[in-house]
Amino acid sequence: MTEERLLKVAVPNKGALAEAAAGMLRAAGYHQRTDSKDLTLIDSDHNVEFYYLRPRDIAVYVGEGHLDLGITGRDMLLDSGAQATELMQLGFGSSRFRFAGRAGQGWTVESLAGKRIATSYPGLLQTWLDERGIDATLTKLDGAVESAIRLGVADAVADVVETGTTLRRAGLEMFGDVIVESEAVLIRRNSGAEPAGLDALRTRLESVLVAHNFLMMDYNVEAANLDATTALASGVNGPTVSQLAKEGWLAVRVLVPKKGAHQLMDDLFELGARGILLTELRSCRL
Ligand SMILES: Nc1ncnc2c1ncn2[C@@H]1O[C@H](COP(=O)(O)OP(=O)(O)OP(=O)(O)O)[C@@H](O)[C@H]1O
Ligand SMILES: O=P(O)(O)OC[C@H]1O[C@H](OP(=O)(O)OP(=O)(O)O)[C@H](O)[C@@H]1O
Ligand SMILES: [Mg+2]
Repeated sequence: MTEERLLKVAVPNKGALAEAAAGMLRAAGYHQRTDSKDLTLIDSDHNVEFYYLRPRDIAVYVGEGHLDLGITGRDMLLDSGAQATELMQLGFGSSRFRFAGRAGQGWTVESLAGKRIATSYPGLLQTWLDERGIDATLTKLDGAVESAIRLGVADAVADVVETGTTLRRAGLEMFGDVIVESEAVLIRRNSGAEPAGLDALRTRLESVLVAHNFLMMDYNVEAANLDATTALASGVNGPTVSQLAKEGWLAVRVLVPKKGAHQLMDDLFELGARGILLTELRSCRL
């Protein structure tokens, strides 16, 4: 019997993406490490080997073909210049890569010409500046970039912003358009055959996203009001409608988007629906 090849998948080992990435894989039914010092884990039930690596390095391993797939941030993929491409957005780790300078100084992108910009993403930033013909000096820092201006090594910074708290605490304000809208993405190498097992993994991850974004809704309604209520929410393949013991009443089950679900409950109640219940989904295949 020939041994089946393992699909090699890189997962962030620490930082902003690590917990959510492992959580998503777990929710998709894959085994994940339980000890944060483990560097790899073989899920023999699914023929997948997970490698726990720095998110910044993941695009490099995947781009060079040493690993089949990886989870990293779009900003890190772009910064690496690796020969890797996005397969799907994973719905977590969203951030914006932006310029910031001392508050109240009226910074503009044009005024960056001839200035020093500190960043942990020099590859991404240099490409962006080159495309716009802006000549600035980049200072590469590993992290805590927001301190670079106060400490005198830069005039402006380009860094990851989520809530903006870190920037504000450093007395900085954002300027210019968003350089990159980032989030966690699944990546593979640009060239070469599609790795065996990719489709199964992608389907499972998509199922986790659907389960996260939808809710199961149940309610009871008089038969006369059924068309009006199901016109508001008709589910994926049409509503499941069954008879209630109470004469003239029906039970309805539909999948509904999480967003707007409470407004929908109010609207259905107005139309005569009663006993409206929302239930979380654990997983699904649509
Ligand atoms: N506060 C945050 N909120 C959301 N996403 C973030 C945040 N900080 C970083 N990210 C995103 O997570 C990804 C990995 O960044 P992370 O900060 O984990 O790596 P790092 O800066 O190399 O490591 P560390 O900060 O642990 O030294 C990037 O895509 C980045 O945009
Ligand atoms: O807008 P906020 O919600 O404040 O989040 C943004 C901060 O989070 C990240 O820092 P991290 O903890 O990864 O440290 P680092 O700068 O050393 O990478 C990022 O580099 C920003 O500094
Ligand atoms: Mg960081």
